[in-house]
Amino acid sequence: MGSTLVEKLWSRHRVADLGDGTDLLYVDRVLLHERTGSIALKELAEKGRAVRHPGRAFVCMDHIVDTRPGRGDETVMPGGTAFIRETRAAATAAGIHVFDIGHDNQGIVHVVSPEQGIALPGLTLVCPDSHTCTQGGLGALAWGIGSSEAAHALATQTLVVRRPRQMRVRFEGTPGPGVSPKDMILHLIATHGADGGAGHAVEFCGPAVTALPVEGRMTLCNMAVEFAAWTGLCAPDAKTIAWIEGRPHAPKEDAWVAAVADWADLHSDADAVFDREIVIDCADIAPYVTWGTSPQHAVPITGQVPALDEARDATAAAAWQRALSYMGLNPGQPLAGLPIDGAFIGSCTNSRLSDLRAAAEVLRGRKVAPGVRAICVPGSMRVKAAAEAEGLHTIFLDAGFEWRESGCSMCFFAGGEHFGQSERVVTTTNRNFENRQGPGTRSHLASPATVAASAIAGRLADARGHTTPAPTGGV
Ligand SMILES: CC(C)[C@H](C(=O)O)[C@@H](O)C(=O)O
Ligand code: SF4
Repeated sequence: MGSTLVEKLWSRHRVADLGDGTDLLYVDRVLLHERTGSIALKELAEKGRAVRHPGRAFVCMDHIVDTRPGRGDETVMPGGTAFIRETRAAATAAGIHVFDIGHDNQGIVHVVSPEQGIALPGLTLVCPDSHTCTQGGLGALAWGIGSSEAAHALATQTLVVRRPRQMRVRFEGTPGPGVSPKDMILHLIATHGADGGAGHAVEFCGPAVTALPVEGRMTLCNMAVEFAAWTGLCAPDAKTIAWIEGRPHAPKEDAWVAAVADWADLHSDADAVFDREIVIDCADIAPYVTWGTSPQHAVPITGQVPALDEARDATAAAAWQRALSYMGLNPGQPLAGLPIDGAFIGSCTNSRLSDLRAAAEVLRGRKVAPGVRAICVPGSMRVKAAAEAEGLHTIFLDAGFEWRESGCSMCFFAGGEHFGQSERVVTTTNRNFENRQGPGTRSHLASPATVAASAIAGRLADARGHTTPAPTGGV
């Protein structure tokens, strides 16, 4: 019997079978950020333990940092500066590299690690952050952990991990025009539930995944955790290799040749056995937008808020009711045409160069509707510089977008930056939970193109150019 990709990566890293369904795995890279990494570093210091391999750990300043131009260590979040300074001091003392504020390479950890060549096919990577799975898009086994586990990984370069079940999600066919990786993953979560991947490592595959650019695969994998999966990943291929070659931390010369030869085995064997398989026909996928407070509350942009009697049971109906009252919506209401107050392009889901290009294509020569606050936060300072080198910033600025420095920003109100009470925001982020982007803020998740088209229309809009119906009012 053949092996799945996850089984191959697992057996390459297994140090010991602990006999209770868990294994001790070797951890190749430990990534940290100032929000939770600070806690891990503090825990380590309190226990008097050293970082075993400082060269295999990396810190990114992203969650709390200010993203306004001209920023320093000051933060919108009260007390945030202390997180930044303590993390910097502890990391520097331990000899860990910091992608710091003011540096060309600063940015969101899940964007910076791949673009620096820190995440590579076949490696195990951990970070005290749930969206570490993003990096599975390169064929790495990358998963989110807690701060105490991060302290353990820093001290020992190993972790105890429960063996996940194996799932394959196969995207067949070709997505229609205007259907992006974000729409593919929202479709999966909407149709199979936000708990659909629980307990599983999910391999995304099939012709539509093979056809995706590497950055799009990262968008798919980013939201594996919103599907409750332990992680997500895609087998590396020639596109992955081309994308990685020459990046600062990627292997060089002979080591590069050896690495590429090694990566050739990083795919599921034809006779590999999965515990579960989901097959999706891409012809069924439209541009998606969420109407509620879970990523599974998603429908095509041409659709309506569902009727409560469409919920699978009374508990789900009650959750829908609560979500609708938070969102200020009614069952049956069309999504397209809903007036918006804000538009946000950013986050580890959709802030790479390809995402900014997709948005800019829609924005070129057009203006954000009056009254809409539109913000673009590139995923890293390198993404920002690359976008500026091709003039994308001019398109965003001319349209009326704010063009900011990199960080998590308004993906995550707990970092300080936020939208206003009851404001309706269309956003490329991955979580539409209550208060996620600000107190009472109503978040609609969508692709970069949908966010751009909506910013221009001043209401949720189909980027494919459908006419948007007049608004029908809210609760
Ligand atoms: C702060 C951090 C622990 C958190 C996460 O784990 O995902 C954040 O990045 C988020 O997206 O909610
Ligand atoms: S961009 Fe958002 S989802 Fe990603 S790591 Fe930062 S806070 Fe979490």
